[in-house]
Amino acid sequence: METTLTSASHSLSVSWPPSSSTRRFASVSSFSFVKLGITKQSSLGRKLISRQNCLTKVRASTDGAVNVKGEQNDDFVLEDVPHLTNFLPDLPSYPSPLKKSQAYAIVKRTFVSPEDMVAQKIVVQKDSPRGIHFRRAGPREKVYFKPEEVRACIVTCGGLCPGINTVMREIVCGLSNMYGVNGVLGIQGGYRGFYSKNTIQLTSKSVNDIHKRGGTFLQTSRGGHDTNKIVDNIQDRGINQVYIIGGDGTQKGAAAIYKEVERRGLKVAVAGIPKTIDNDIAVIDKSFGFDTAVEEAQRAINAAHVEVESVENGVGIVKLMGRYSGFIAMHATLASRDVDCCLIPESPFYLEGQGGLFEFVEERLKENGHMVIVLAEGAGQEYVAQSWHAAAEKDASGNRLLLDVGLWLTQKIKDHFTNVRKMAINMKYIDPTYMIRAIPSNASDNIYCTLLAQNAVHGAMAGYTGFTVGPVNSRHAYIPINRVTETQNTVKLTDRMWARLLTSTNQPSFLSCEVVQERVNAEIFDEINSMKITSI
Ligand SMILES: Nc1ncnc2c1ncn2[C@@H]1O[C@H](COP(=O)(O)OP(=O)(O)OP(=O)(O)O)[C@@H](O)[C@H]1O
Ligand SMILES: O=P(O)(O)OC[C@H]1O[C@](O)(CO)[C@@H](O)[C@@H]1O
Ligand SMILES: [Mg+2]
Repeated sequence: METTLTSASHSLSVSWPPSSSTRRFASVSSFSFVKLGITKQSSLGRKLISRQNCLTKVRASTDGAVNVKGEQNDDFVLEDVPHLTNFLPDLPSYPSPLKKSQAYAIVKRTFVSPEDMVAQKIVVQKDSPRGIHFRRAGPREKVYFKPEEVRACIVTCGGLCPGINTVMREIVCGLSNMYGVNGVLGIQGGYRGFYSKNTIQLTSKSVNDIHKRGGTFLQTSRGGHDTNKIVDNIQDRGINQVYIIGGDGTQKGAAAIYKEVERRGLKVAVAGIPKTIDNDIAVIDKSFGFDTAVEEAQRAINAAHVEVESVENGVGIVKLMGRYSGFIAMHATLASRDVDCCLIPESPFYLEGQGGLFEFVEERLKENGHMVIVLAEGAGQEYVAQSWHAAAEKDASGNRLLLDVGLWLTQKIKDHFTNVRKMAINMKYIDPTYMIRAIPSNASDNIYCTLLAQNAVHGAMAGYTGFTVGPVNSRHAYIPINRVTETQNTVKLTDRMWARLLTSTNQPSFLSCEVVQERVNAEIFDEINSMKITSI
């Protein structure tokens, strides 16, 4: 029987019942959906849904120890993470040391039930499908590592973000305090550090204070991911738990490491902890350090506001980080109330003519005598490239290098008012880009980092691998790494948040009817696509 395998990014045909190669596909692809025309249930957690012509999920992995018990609803989809026993079926397990933990002695349920799942969609209608679920993060009754056997390492890659050191500290302390694992290896300077640098020993004592510092205690880098060299090194050093802190690029690297580890049949758990100041990692609610960055951005916005309200026709421009997504700019604007206009990569804008930025600036100057613009660094890149005839350049990881849209806009506004409108303006340009990410994390981010780190440790100890940990609708979950790298999180103009910002600043939307229609159509298309996956 011919069926269609569908995922968000690809679709291919397979036959049913699955040949051994189809089964293999199901076990390596951690988020595949299969359209089934028959009823089928196999052993040990590899459950297929029993409904005619339904789209549902082939469970990517058995979890080795636990099985999702009971009948699943027809429209219940679990996107499970791999487990070491998928490719090492004879791996022994041990009772979790947490059973004897004083800290957990009074906890009603120390261990997360194997049946606990976290729903990706929590706003549902009465008859709508239940959609995609992820395995709930947290301690498990059985672990697959003896404490004395664990040889863990931590690596940090990509750009900085407040809280990296807190995550690092809590992995080291969590392994020690919860599981009795002493000493973790620190890989210095990002992925390339695996094969080009010596490791350092991280102990609860040596990392005790590092959460008070910005940056990364281990240093970081872009580029230099060589999967084979990295896994050779993991093997040579006898490392069996790898904690990888980084953004979307880093998580892609982590997925490659996990696949190679599986191919070689190594008992190595690979755990990703998502990190990015841009908040552009898919699936999770928010990335750590984001709130700290938004808070710090307030200082720059305040400074711009103070400056421009103290002069005549003051125009302040504040450039904030956000390569492809405008979350920092959007949230900093919404938080501030001193911002008159926010420009982000997701929302096209134009300068001249009716409804354009120049017209709006003039209006605000006439009304208030001053105005503040917050600009995400990735906004308007195409205009800058055109104006400056700049060639597209990339960093060592292959990310587009941005042109300074802040400088460009400053110049454009100055030129317009001086030469066209013959109006004197007072321009103040503030560029705090690196300042907002080079600081230590605030109190709430510190707590968030602790949860991420402890849950990563619980997951690895329980034998899960190839996962990213993070909150989905406020509950921490283990998410297949590929799921967080297949798309990037961006500000959706079609969601209500951007509309909230527009109504708060009362700025023009700059959107023509055609663009609005195009975005709405794209959104409907995406929704239909996601329904194909989640609905039965
Ligand atoms: N597709 C990929 N496969 C394997 N490794 C990758 C891939 N993309 C990026 N990497 C590696 O991941 C590391 C970090 O990537 P990158 O510089 O893009 O930062 P990031 O993790 O996305 O973080 P951020 O965007 O927050 O700065 C680099 O060492 C890079 O070589
Ligand atoms: O640290 P670098 O290489 O200058 O990169 C800066 C980029 O990193 C980020 O902070 C995270 O990707 C972006 O916001 C910014 O464009
Ligand atoms: Mg990135």
